[in-house]
Amino acid sequence: MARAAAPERRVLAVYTGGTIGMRSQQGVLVPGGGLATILRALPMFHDQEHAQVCSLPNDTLVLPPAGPDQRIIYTVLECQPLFDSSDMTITEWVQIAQTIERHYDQYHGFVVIHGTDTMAFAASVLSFMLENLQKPVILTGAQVPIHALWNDGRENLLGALLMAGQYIIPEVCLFFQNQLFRGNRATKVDNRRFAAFCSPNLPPLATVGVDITINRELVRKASSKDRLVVCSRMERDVGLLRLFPGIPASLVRAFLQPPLKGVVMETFGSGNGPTKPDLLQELQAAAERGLVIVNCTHCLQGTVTSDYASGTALAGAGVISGFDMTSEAALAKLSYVLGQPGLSLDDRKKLLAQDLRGEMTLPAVDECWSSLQGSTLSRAVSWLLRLSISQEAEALRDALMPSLALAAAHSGDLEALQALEELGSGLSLEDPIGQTLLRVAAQRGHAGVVAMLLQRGVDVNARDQDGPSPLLLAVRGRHRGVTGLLRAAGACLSPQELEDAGTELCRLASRADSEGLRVWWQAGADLGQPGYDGRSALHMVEAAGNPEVSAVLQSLEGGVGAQA
Ligand SMILES: NC(=O)C[C@H](N)C(=O)O
Repeated sequence: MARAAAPERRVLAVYTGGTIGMRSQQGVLVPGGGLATILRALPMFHDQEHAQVCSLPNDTLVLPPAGPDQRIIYTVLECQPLFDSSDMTITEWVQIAQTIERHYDQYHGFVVIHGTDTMAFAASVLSFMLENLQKPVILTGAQVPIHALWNDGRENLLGALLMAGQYIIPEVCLFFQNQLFRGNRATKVDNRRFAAFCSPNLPPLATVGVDITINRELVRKASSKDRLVVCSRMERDVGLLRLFPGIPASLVRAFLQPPLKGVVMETFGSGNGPTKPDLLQELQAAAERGLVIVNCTHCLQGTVTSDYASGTALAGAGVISGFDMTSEAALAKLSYVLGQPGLSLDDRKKLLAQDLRGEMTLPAVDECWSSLQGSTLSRAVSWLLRLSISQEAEALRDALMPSLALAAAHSGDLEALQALEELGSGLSLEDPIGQTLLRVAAQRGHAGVVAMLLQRGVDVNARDQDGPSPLLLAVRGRHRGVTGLLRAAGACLSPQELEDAGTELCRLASRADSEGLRVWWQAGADLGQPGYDGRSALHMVEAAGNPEVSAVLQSLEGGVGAQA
């Protein structure tokens, strides 16, 4: 994103409304028109003399010189009607994207002047809608109207115009209080201070002080030279559900009803949620009928992990990790992915797991594997198949195959794994951090891959020194099919895993989670194993007197002989 060299840079500013141009009417702020007229009267926004010398048309403004011999010439396009951004919807954002598309060739950069209340949503949606973007699109606005004596609108708008005019940053960004954020990483955090936005999980792309500092390694490269495409087919039946302690399953059920097709679920801490079985059942039932549920933490900063059983229980119920995405970005991505025509549910889930526009940070391991999915993985494998036989080619093939095989196990791509096997890939390989194909596939619940590996005689109990066994990984994810396959092939929980299970079983029993107990039982856990306080799941169920779970436990205990 070099600084642009041309002496004259043209910027289109699309004015959609927001506080920046608002007027007070009967004591309240309402959107106000005529922004270009206000700017024309402010010398920092318009060099009248230069405009006359160059005979610029009436609707065109020119900034004072931005650098030696550099001028930013801009036009303000005022939308009709103007909005308080609380009223903006996908319809208006599609119109903004189409406006940019119509004027794409005439301008070097674009500024979208928008209300701050939903600016992070707008920036996120635009980042997905504008495909093959090669020019900057920068959203900005203000906390105080630009015509007030003391305001932030002037600095914000001037900064956005300078950024859009001077730099080749091919991204949808948000400029506020001297910071340029990636649009789909920003969120509004304050409604009084001028520093209204932050980007909790990604540093700013640029900061403006005495100098402008561009964080070059963060700025995305234009993904292709193809023409800009506006993806206006965004799914509107998506929603946002914030969990709270004790949320009733009935409320979740009511929320997840059709026509809803996708939901971003804001969870606690590292992506954890209540493990009440009735709630997990509602989520699982919804996921099974095709509703896509993305897990985002309600914390401002941090990512969804699989550190806690209460998080893996959600994953086991079919909830997809949104890692460190903001809820705004996750909702926009869901709307974009579900709006794409002709994709299977599986394809959509794979797209959601990928970083499409710099909106999320994948854990290092997932980043490598998820970028190697679907057609990319197939292409890599068929390229290996076509390599002509030479010593170098063989060495290259041997070096690449383990990563490709792990990527195939991670995404459940049986075909790719079979092709790699034909090429001579070992199926018992282990990467430097102790990952094996079986562990990866078991954790993600890919029964087809697990079955294939077991058929080929992979050691069912192979684990690294302190890592969990494949069986424990399957149990934590509540993958009953995979658990059954592993058990049938002779998998056992280690003595330590069996001992540690006591506390987890007690927790499940205290919540009457018969599904959770069932999968542990299926894995060979002893329901009489004491937890940390000496009590077992059986004691707890007896004490609680829950007849339903007692019946399940009795039926399981009755079948203990048959489980192994
Ligand atoms: N500061 C602002 O722009 C807030 C205004 N309510 C809006 O979002 O349009």
